Amino acid sequence: MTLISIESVKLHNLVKSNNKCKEIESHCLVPGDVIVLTGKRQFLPCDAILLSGGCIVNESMLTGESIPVSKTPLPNNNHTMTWKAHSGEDFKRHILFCGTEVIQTKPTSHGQVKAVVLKTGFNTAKGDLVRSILYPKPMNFKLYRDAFRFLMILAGVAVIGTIYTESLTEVVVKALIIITTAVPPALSAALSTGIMYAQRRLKTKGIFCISPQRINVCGRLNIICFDKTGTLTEDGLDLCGVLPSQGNCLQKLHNFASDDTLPWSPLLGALSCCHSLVSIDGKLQGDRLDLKMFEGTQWEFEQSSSENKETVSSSLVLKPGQACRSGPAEGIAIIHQFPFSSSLQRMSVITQEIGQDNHVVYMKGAPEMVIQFCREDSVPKGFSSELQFYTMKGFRVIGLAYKVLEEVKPRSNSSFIREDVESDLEFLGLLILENKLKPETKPVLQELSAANIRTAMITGDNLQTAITVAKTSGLVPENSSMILVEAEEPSGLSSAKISWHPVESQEQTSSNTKVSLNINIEGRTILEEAQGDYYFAMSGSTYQVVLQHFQSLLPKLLVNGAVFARMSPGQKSSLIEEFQKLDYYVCMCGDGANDCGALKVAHAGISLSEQEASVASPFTSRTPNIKCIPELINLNHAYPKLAPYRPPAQLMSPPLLLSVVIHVIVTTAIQVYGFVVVQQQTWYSEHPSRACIYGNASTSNTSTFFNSTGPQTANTQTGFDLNMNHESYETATLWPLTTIHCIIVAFIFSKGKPFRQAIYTNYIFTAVLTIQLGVCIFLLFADIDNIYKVMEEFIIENRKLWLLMKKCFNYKSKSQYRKTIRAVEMDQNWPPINQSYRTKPVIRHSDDKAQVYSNPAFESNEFVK
Ligand SMILES: Nc1ncnc2c1ncn2[C@@H]1O[C@H](COP(=O)(O)OP(=O)(O)OP(=O)(O)O)[C@@H](O)[C@H]1O
Repeated sequence: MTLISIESVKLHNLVKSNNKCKEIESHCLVPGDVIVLTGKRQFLPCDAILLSGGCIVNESMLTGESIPVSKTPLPNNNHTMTWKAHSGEDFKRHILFCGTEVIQTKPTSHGQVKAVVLKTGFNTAKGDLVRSILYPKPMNFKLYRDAFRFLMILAGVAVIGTIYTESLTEVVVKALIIITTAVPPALSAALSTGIMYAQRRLKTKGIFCISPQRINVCGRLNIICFDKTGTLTEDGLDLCGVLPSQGNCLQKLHNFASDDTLPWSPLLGALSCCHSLVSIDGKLQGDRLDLKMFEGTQWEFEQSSSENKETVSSSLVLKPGQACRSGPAEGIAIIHQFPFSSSLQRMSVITQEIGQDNHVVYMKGAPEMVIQFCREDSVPKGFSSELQFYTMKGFRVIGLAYKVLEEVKPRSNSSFIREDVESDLEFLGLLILENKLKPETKPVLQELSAANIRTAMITGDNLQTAITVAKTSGLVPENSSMILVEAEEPSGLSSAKISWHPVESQEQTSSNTKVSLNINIEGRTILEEAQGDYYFAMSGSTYQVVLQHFQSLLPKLLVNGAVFARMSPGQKSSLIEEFQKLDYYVCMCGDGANDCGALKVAHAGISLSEQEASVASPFTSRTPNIKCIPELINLNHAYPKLAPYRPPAQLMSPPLLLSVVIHVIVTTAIQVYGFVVVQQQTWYSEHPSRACIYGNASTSNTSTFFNSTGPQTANTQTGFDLNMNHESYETATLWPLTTIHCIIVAFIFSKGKPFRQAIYTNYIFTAVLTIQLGVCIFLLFADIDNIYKVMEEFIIENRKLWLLMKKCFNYKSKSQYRKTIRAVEMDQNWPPINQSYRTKPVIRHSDDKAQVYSNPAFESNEFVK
């Protein structure tokens, strides 16, 4: 069965020759087919590139984020570049992925929403998810490697054991016995059962796992990387206000809550129109930042069907609300979007005032990014200091800009070129949002720190905001010093440069007070390491330069790196890999689409999502905070507190070997003692059968074994016939010793503190072991003649027991013949003696050849030769 056929969705396949639609089954789709997406909600059966119209898609299966995502058509440009190269990092905004749900389509007035099939089956995004479940990435976990080596050693020992055998048959038989004894056959089953139980326990805590082999690694995690927004801080943002830019200066903060509504201006236009919100079932949905920003303006929205041929026919129209002082009465339509992408750190929209011809572009994004697209003269003088002021307080700051598009030639929307549109903008101001810490963040970070587990923040947000959040959350201890690492690409004749600045003195630092070192590409200058408790903070651009030009410094920076800001999704996953190269066991905890790569490459990626499972990460937590992290680390152990060190990851690790060695010494000592002492007994004989008195009691093996274990039984007056195969006092002594020893070992090797609760708290297990020990000792010393007989007949050969149970529980076999027998027994009139029965009269056809033969398996429309 193909993947596609699982989704029994029917789609319209566009027949290119005459532009007519034909309905075909999903599994018939092949790359290159053009499909038409109707307005109904549907799950996509293939990956497809959007050619015309727009789509709103729920991509939570891919990203774990259930925010609707807008998809825009691929621009229809006449150039020779491939579509992927041309769309750059942001190519995904044109792709509709298999398994994601199309919530809404936006046809253009030119025609339907069309997409061309790109990939089908296992090559699609959904196929990728299935493949990652069926064929998970092999985990290079030392435990498995060591376990395999251990089994190989045991097998080697077993093979050596066969040397002592004589005939070929004996070699084969004994080899099998030795191998099955030496190589524990239940080992793999025990490991799988353990993982299964852990997975089930995680599920009860709201953590879902699609990659169970990673569960074992969780106990070893020693660095946890967190995304900031939505993970450490609240998902929802509080709107503080906006700093309008006027006359090349930033004005005082306009507070949405306490001040009047803003008068109509391009700034208000940007706040009300520059977003990717969509109306689903009459409700606005989308990015939380966008929602808060729009709500602050007190504007309203409506879904319109524009007459304008150039616009998407069902675009969002935004109008000033009743509380607003002024604004375009007819409203503004968003006619084109360049949706937000984390790698670009910005988004833009092209709007048109209803009834007017002019088009306006609005842009919003990371302030540092937005000013790169603004005219230099429009960027206010106090920009950097104001930005620093708010980011140092931990606020989330967004830059806004706009321009009026002078000439918009009549052309299709999809042909707006981003580079043309996003240039020479005018800076409008800064939007300030408060992003509070989640209440669970601080205690969990404290718990991790007490357990000596390192933590780091990898965020797409501003560096200064990230540092402030790191300090307030306790990710970086209050009394420690923070060092900002800055690096510059080589330019012209100057080589790449890296410098270190203490963060505290940022505001007052002048260039001569900075602890700055130039390091050339060959890395001749050496970093003077700061002393004491210090942490590094760096931005994505610095990380990139270090990766390319200062590879030798990277490990040193990473071992003390705590804050990584303005990181693109690609840089996030690269950083995780760099940590892994340093032999860290890395956990990544994130919540958004920008964390997907990092979540996948980490040893344990945990996505905070409402979804049960997404392709985004091996673990998904329904609890929307970082409390799931200690639970994941502690999952097998259930000990209330995290231990301050990690359990060994290798079987050959000294602490594990030490306990095995001590165990071997104790076992050897006890067994040697038993072996020697039994030979010194007065009743000892090399051939016990001769030493035993022949009697008239049972001759069972069981009785032989139990009665030959001690002097009292050897001399017993009851006397059992011991002329059997098991005539060895040594075996009879060592066997019960070994049995009792096994039970004790099961108790001792079930390690409790500090990784698990003490084993005695597992009451069922303790009770089972105690009963086993009790039964063993009882059987060893009990001198009850009939017990062995009872054991053999009633327990080992348990037919009588089974019959008794059947009688007690009134169990009746469900076999048909048993049912018939029971029915017959109940039937008083059976057998019907002196009675006779006749069959029903048979209607015979005169011509036997014309008789119709009816085959129930044959359908009349089938052709039979
Ligand atoms: N909807 C949006 N529209 C425009 N710009 C945005 C939007 N959301 C975020 N930004 C800007 O882009 C930057 C990068 O965003 P990104 O989603 O990668 O990371 P983040 O949400 O800031 O942090 P984190 O990685 O911790 O989730 C943000 O810091 C912000 O300045």
